[in-house]
Amino acid sequence: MAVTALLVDGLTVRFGSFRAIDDLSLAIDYGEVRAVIGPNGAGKTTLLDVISGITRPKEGRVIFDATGGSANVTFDVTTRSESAIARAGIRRKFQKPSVFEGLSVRQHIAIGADAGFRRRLDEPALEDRISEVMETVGLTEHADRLAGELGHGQKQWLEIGMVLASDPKVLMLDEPVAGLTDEETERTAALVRRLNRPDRAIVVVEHDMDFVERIADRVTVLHEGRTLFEGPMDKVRADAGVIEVYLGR
Ligand SMILES: Nc1ncnc2c1ncn2[C@@H]1O[C@H](COP(=O)(O)OP(=O)(O)OP(=O)(O)O)[C@@H](O)[C@H]1O
Repeated sequence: MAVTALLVDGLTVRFGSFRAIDDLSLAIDYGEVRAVIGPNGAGKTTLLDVISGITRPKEGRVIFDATGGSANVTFDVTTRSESAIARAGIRRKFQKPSVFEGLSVRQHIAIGADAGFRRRLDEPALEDRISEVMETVGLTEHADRLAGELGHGQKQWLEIGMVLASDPKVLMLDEPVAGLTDEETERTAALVRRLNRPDRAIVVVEHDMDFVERIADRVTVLHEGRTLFEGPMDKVRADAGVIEVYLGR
């Protein structure tokens, strides 16, 4: 049986009288890559903002199983601070790359590892961790280059590496292939699949449907703050409602 990592339960977020999220419920399991798609303004980023503690809902809960399924310890992230949520292992890569231009690739990954771990790693373990992450995101040969010299795709992978260095249980990626070339998009898809593990849930917000098809085990289609459809990508593509509000446009 799949273990639920995040249980979104009756969530409503209001901005004034407008409901950006409207009584939304969904469950994301450990071991899956879940894509969240939908038209502009559907509430995708707002959902990630609630899960990361940036936005407080008007109603509802987001229950996080912090143990990766190994024991039954849960809490409601909507009652915790942004930093407590991050420390518990829910991590996010924001849409816009925001690297430190004057620091090297290795220094970035070290910051991610240092900021991430609940217990500090000793020096050899930290070095191993940094090397492993650079290898995973394909930046080993650029270890000593400054981030400011990297291409757009490499900056995206560097940021994914920073998040990965903290060994997240829930990894959220907001539009990871926006502005990337086809080849970079292809590499990012392979990377996301490599990051998938039984004790990790990956949540990706993205508009590139071919990319979504390559990475997602399941897709949640949001529309006006509610779930319009949920299922594998071939079913999403064939759904008349989804075609009408999103894919057909
Ligand atoms: N801080 C805010 N104040 C007022 N309205 C907001 C705020 N944040 C988001 N909204 C509104 O809530 C709705 C949902 O926005 P959200 O950014 O979650 O959509 P999205 O699905 O991520 O869209 P996109 O694909 O364009 O990124 C939009 O209509 C947006 O204008």
